[in-house]
Formats: sequence, C-alpha cells, structure tokens
Amino acid sequence: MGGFQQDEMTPEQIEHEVGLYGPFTEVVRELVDATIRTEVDDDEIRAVQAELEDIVARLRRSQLDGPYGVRFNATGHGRPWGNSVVGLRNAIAPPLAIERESTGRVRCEFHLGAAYEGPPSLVHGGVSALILDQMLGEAAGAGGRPGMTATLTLHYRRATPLGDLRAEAWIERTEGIKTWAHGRIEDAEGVTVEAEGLFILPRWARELAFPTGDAAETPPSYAE
Ligand SMILES: CCCCCCCCCCCC(=O)SCCNC(=O)CCNC(=O)[C@H](O)C(C)(C)COP(=O)(O)OP(=O)(O)OC[C@H]1O[C@@H](n2cnc3c(N)ncnc32)[C@H](O)[C@@H]1OP(=O)(O)O
Repeated sequence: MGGFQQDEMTPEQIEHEVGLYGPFTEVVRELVDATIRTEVDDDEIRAVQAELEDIVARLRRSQLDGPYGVRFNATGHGRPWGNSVVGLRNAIAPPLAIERESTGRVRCEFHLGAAYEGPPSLVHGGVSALILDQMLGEAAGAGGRPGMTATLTLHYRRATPLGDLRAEAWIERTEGIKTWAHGRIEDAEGVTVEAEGLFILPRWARELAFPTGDAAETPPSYAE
C-alpha cells in the first residue's frame, strides 16, 4: 500500500509548515462555513465566485500528483495532514486535536459547525461515524495495536447537536493482530453516540513487521 512516506523534514521545518498551513487551512474552513451561511446579494456571490476561481487557479499552479498521504520524518514524527478527521491541511477535517495515552485511551474536544449538519441543527450520522472510526483507530494505534477498520458498529443513543462536543475511545481487548476498541461522543448532557470496532493489522503491514510470520505473539509498536 502506498501513501506512507519517509522524508527528511527537520522539527524546525515541520514547525514552519504548521505555522504556514494551519492558519491557511483554517481560513478555508471559515470559507466553507461562510459559504453555507452567507446572505449577501447575487452580484456579490458572483464576484466572490470569480475571485475564488482565480485563487484556485493560483494554487493549482503547483500541486501534488495525488493525495497528501502520511509522511514521517527520521524521528518517526507522523504528519497525516490530508486526513479527513485530523488533517492539518484538510479543510474538511474539523480538525480533531487528539490527546493520546500509551494505554490506548484517546480523547478530544472539538466543535462541529454548519458544515457537518444532517438533520436540522444536528450532526450528520455519517460524520459521527467518521469521527468515531478515527478515534477508535487512534486508540488502537496509541496502544501499540494499529490496524485498519474491519468492522464498525454505531449506536445512536440520542441526536448529537452541532456545537461543542467531546469524544473518547479506548482498547477493549486484543488478540494477536486484532484489536477491539470502543468509544463515544458526548455533548454537555452526556453520551449521544457509542461505537465498537474491530481493527486488524493488514497483511501488507504484517509482512513488513513480521517477516517470519509470527504476528500473534508480538504486535508492533505504533509510532506517530
Ligand atoms: C496499519 C495502519 C494504521 C493506521 C491507523 C491510523 C488511524 C486511522 C483510523 C481510521 C481507520 C480507517 O478508516 S481504515 C479505512 C477503512 N477500512 C478499510 O478500508 C479496511 C479494508 N479491509 C482491509 O484492508 C482488509 O480486509 C483487512 C485489513 C480488514 C483484513 O485483511 P487481511 O489482513 O488481508 O485479512 P486476512 O489475512 O484475510 O484475515 C486476518 C484475520 O482477520 C479476520 N478478518 C478479516 N477481515 C475481517 C472483517 N472485515 N471482519 C472480521 N474479521 C475479519 C479474518 O477472518 C482473519 O481471522 P483469523 O482467521 O486469523 O481469526
């Protein structure tokens, strides 16, 4: 599988890019929200559209051939900057800033605005699934048991309002290459969505990590 790349970025270069692309992407998130909610007149919409078309053309002058992928520098610092949930450079990502414990417990506080609406004023169920998929996957990774989502089951206990929310996830149990993780989203009143999922270290990763084939005994550690 492609998409995981090693590069030679120094901590200073990474800090520079965080400072550059973080605010840049934040403005694009603002643009998405403003696009949904604006009530300016027709002429203003057409004028802004023309300006945006120019801006897109400027950015397209130099582009990656495909998606960003996940890049690692020599110290193992991971940059999943195109990720649709946590990606620093992805304006579609809220983005989640996840706190990780090596026990496999992860948590975050986040805000979902108009761009994530499903039913009126409520979070789209698929967005809750997106967030919990990432959170459960992050729990597996934080606990040294990384894997791809094999199953994901959601229990929508109560509607999730747009606004300030929190999420957490943890490893429930492991068996060789398989990790079962659980998690939930909460608003100020308590739990709105619960999830359980099975994460499996895929064959291509097993072959890299365990050339002798004994994946059941010693899962690899996960360094982001
Ligand atoms: C490292 C990256 C970190 C990156 C982590 C970063 C966090 C990212 C969080 C986001 C997570 C995602 O969105 S991931 C994207 C969404 N998920 C995907 O696209 C996954 C697509 N599916 C796959 O790639 C594959 O099917 C896998 C990896 C799930 C399994 O493939 P495999 O590894 O070749 O499986 P295989 O050898 O046949 O089977 C191994 C064992 O798993 C069982 N098994 C296989 N598939 C399933 C299944 N769907 N449900 C139940 N059990 C299954 C088999 O029965 C077998 O059990 P036994 O007989 O040995 O008992």
